[in-house]
Amino acid sequence: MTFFQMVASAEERNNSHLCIGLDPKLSQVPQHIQNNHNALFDFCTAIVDATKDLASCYKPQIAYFAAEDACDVLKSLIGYIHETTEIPVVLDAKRGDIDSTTERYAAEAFEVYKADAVTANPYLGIDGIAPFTQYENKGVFVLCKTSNASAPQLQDCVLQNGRRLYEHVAELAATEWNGAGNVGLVVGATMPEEALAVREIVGQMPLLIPGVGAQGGSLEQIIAAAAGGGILINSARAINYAGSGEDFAHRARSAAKALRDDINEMARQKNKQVFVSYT
Ligand SMILES: O=C(O)c1cc(=O)[nH]c(=O)n1[C@@H]1O[C@H](COP(=O)(O)O)[C@@H](O)[C@H]1O
Repeated sequence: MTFFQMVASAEERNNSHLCIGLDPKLSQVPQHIQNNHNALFDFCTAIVDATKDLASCYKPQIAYFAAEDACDVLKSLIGYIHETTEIPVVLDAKRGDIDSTTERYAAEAFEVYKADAVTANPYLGIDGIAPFTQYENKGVFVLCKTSNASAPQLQDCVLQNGRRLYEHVAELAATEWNGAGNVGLVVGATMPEEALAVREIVGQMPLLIPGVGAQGGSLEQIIAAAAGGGILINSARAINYAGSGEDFAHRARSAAKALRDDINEMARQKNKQVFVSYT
């Protein structure tokens, strides 16, 4: 099964376009598990156990594990998700380099961590993308219009062809870079106008959309803009830290369920395609 087939099947099974971010910070996990031998693993797997009927994918961000010297935990966590669910894992690593080094990054993501998809940085051009897309069953989400306040500094620059840089990235990702049909784009929920522009360029291509919840992006606005093709709405902190007591996993579940249901209700109102399609 390809990554996008796995997502489509999880979307259908769980009636969900929700991507649950797993961004654990030891100092923020509930007190009662902070001293556990494997606290980050226990925290993340409890959230996975509590939400596996609600998610269409999980997205651990590698920095949260690397910063705690816990890359082995990330590897075990991805293994656990594969063993206990049929939900695909997007490794948020935002890698990209010259081709020979990107080839190593691709091996890291897909062979060491065994992720089903990655996020990738387009700044180096196709050399930073092709080593990922060559794994045809894996997915590659190319950063296009990010959710952060300073995103326009580079991404809105107007090019000689009259397009903004992020529009040019969208165009390349939908054409030259997508020979295997395994590319999607990252578009921030805080950027609905730009999401609309991207959707017009890329047709039904899947969009990974972080920025609701802790970053305050409007769910209604981003769904209005991004519907018309696959959408995977990501939330991490608002789900991970919905509770801080013994019932944290139950609270995470409630937050995930509320967001999943809101996404579905807003998508229903827009009456446009929101499922990830695949060839
Ligand atoms: O590639 C990403 O996932 C990403 C792109 C982007 O534009 N903005 C963004 O917030 N992210 C990631 O999405 C997650 C958002 O987390 P919360 O703001 O806690 O929901 C973090 O792991 C970010 O690193």
